[in-house]
Amino acid sequence: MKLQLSCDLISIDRAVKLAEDILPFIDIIEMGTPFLLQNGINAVKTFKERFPTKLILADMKIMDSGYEEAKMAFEAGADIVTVLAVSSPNTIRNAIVCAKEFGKEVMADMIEVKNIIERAKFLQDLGIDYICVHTAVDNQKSENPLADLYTLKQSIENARLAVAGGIKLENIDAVICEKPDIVIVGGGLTKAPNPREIARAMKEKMENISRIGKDDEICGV
Ligand SMILES: O=C([C@H](O)CO)[C@H](O)[C@H](O)COP(=O)(O)O
Repeated sequence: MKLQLSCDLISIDRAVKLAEDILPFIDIIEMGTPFLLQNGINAVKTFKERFPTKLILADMKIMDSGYEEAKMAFEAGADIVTVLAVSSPNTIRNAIVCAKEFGKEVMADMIEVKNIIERAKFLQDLGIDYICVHTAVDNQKSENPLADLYTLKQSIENARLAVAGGIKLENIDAVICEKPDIVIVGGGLTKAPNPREIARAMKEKMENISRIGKDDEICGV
């Protein structure tokens, strides 16, 4: 189970310092959508050069021009690019074609997808690498991604599963008990007063669950 730091509403300097601070506990560094809008695609290059051993994800949330936009991210050094799962099949297919040419990967963001089982099957048939269940920032006061995570955990066969949306140390137990492949944390780390301790505790929990299994007391089974 991988821990992904998502850098969204944070300056480049703070994001670099934060990533350095919590580096042993994270596996993937995400350049979030607002971060890319603020800093441009070259931010990906900056992070890949500074953290060559980590996977870099560019949260482009591609919705059109699948090939061209994915290419921008891969040329800048991204290992994974995101496409919106609600996009047209051609857009998703073109992003995947581009990723294959670069030897890189595509994550589909399920934000606002209504029939997640049907869409997930379709995405897997297209050859998607990751499917991410995601509660939008704007909906996090009343929603969370747990039910979708549970549903897709039972049905996904040919893609890895990621989860995002308001995950913090206080609510991470229920998330990791479903054993997703990637847990994405933004504000839970970027806004924490003690991110190193939080990241360490998150990673410890994730490693315990991976080792012990769901019948651990954390999962209340
Ligand atoms: O993808 C994200 C969101 O759409 C803003 O771009 C965030 O990176 C993702 O939701 C994780 O952030 P938190 O919800 O703050 O954990």
